[in-house]
Amino acid sequence: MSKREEELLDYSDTEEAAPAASEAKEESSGAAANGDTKGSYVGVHSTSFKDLLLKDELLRAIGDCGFEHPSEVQQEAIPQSNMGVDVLCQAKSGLGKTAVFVLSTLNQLEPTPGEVSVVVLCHTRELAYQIKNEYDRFSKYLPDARTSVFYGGVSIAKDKELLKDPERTPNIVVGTPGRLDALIREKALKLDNIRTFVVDECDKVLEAVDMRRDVQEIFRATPKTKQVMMFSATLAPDMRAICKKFMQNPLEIYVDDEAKLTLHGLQQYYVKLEEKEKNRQLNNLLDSLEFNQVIIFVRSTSRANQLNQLLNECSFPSIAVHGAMRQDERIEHYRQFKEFNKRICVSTDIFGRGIDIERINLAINYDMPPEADQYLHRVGRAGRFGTKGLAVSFVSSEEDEKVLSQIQERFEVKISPYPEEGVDASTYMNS
Ligand SMILES: Nc1ncnc2c1ncn2[C@@H]1O[C@H](COP(=O)(O)OP(=O)(O)OP(=O)(O)O)[C@@H](O)[C@H]1O
Repeated sequence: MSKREEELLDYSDTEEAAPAASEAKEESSGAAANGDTKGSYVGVHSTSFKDLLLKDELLRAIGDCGFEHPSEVQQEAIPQSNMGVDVLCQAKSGLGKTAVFVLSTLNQLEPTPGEVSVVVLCHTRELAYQIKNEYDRFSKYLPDARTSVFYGGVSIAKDKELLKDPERTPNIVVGTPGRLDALIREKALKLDNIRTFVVDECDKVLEAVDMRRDVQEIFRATPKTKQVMMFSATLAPDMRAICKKFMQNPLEIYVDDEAKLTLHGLQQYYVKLEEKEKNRQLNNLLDSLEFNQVIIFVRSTSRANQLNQLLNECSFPSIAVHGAMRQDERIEHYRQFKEFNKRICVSTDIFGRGIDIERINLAINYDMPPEADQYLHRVGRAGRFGTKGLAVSFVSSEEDEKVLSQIQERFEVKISPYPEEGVDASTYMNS
């Protein structure tokens, strides 16, 4: 067994110290090292996608998507990723990390029928589904590049059938770790031709012991020589060290250090209240605020069901998404929300990360999350790609207050009490 493989077996060993943000920046790409980082998309218009040396077919698809300029993380990470090096990348929510790995893997892909060359792992089924759709969008003019998605909660027999059919075998596989590991164990999925191994929301994927174990198993089923890329908006130093155990001399790209991860276009407030006042307060907010789409986070599946029912009874047509629902229903609700057929969604943390719904401009923490990182991801569902948004969090316990102060300290952000006079819609609605 190689040293690298052994290291992956035991995470209780002392983690190597991760570089301080300043050092990491120096190790990073030229733009970052030269201090050319502005910490947001706004104003970074110097480069065009043509400068990123992408295949013509990709440039055409990018044009069809309406992307005019690459964001800062795309400018920094796409050229490096195209060279096949390992990449560990942290950049704010909603600034286009997905396109970094989708474009660079498609750019490097030389599709061989029947061979899987790229595997992408993420933590939720809906995110896997979303990433698969991104591959479809960008590979529109690459007819030989085929992507499939695999996740739990649906028939594994159908997955196996697809993988057996030479006409349908994918070149790119996107999935959640549990299902991919099961397909490998049952010898339905072969990863011996993998050239790039991607983990999106890597801190979340590698945080839970079970999921990390599945990732390790999948990693072991891939060849030793390959490119490894990992992405997240939050990468605490201990997590960086864990991620790096899967990599060789990775290029580390930290577009912003932790203190600057909050989104500039996002206004953030809290309301202190008693638990029993939450429903009335939510009703008032939904009545008084203008919004395109709103996501309301709660802490459990039962609370999601109850609140969803209550909202519908109060003539706020909402949908719920949580882990106790059937998988086909979860995906259907994701689609309804993404396609703007529904404007209000009550969710557990399933939609707390990665999910990209363009028109969400209001995020409400009906239940405060237990950790600062989770807060950052949740509120990042509003104000995507440099747009404006509003986040309101209900604070009803001492625990909630602690989390509120951790968020403010860690991310150097001021979260103010929700103003009595409300918030002027023009300050958070995109024109
Ligand atoms: N260069 C671009 N120009 C315009 N829109 C873009 C560009 N790049 C990405 N987008 C859009 O921005 C949105 C956010 O991108 P994406 O979901 O990749 O963000 P992210 O960095 O992965 O965020 P998170 O950390 O929340 O998962 C998407 O709707 C995407 O289509």
